[in-house]
Amino acid sequence: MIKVDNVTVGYGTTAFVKAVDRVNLTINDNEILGIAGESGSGKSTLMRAIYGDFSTGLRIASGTITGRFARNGTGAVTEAESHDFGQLWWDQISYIPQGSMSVLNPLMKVEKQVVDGLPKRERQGNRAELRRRIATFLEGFGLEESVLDAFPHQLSGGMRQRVLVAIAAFVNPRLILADEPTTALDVVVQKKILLMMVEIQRRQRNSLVLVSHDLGVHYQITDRLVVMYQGKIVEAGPTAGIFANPQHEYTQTLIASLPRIDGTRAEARR
Ligand SMILES: Nc1ncnc2c1ncn2[C@@H]1O[C@H](COP(=O)(O)OP(=O)(O)OP(=O)(O)O)[C@@H](O)[C@H]1O
Repeated sequence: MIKVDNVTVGYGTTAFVKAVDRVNLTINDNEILGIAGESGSGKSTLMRAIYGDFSTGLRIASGTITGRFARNGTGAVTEAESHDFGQLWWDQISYIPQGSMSVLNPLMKVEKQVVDGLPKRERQGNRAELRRRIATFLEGFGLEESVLDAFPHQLSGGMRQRVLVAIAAFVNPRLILADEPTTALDVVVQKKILLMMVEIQRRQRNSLVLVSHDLGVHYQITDRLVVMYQGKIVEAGPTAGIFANPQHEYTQTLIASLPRIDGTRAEARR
């Protein structure tokens, strides 16, 4: 559904700094795709390019990113190129950025932030009914309705992150991009968030792309994995296959450096 075709991405116009180098990638419908790699390898840049967010000075120097989004149940299909993806944000494509505290407005209650982020058609109806629907959705993931009345600082980091995940999924987008959604959270909270994302993906049968430098996270929930190194994809394939038999030296080092592989993959994944 998303095709990244020989794409080079970087920053700046006069002095172009290359961050992603001739990458080819397909994101299939109904899968969890992981993007791994060390800091600075280009993971976030690739995600922003796929999201179509050019606000940071990001520029696609060559290649194309195209998407085909089929709305569940209706049969409606939207085809677009990444420069036009902005029109599809929240509706078809949603993005969970790094750092929940910096994303949520500290001066605004959660409910208003959720509502403001929704597509216009969702905001047009009865407000109380919309709140009820949002509350029901949150409750489906163990979050109480009262979080809607809280300011972000009144929630724990894990709660805020779960709220962000729920907001991203509320309108049933076809593609959810999550950039380091569990970094800086303890392992128990991390696990809850990963399970929540798997649950959402199972229910909505959409595509989830998860960026993490933590291979343990990929092992637990991704179907397929790409490993980036210095702006290039150096390894790609089914996650279980890569862990069983990593081909690239960098991937071998990463896997060997894991303290131990958490044995919860089967439980977390289908
Ligand atoms: N807004 C920006 N302007 C200029 N250069 C940038 C910008 N954002 C990232 N870069 C550069 O692009 C390269 C790739 O960075 P990117 O953030 O995509 O890597 P990453 O793998 O996501 O790293 P991390 O895990 O640390 O977020 C780095 O050399 C970085 O310095």
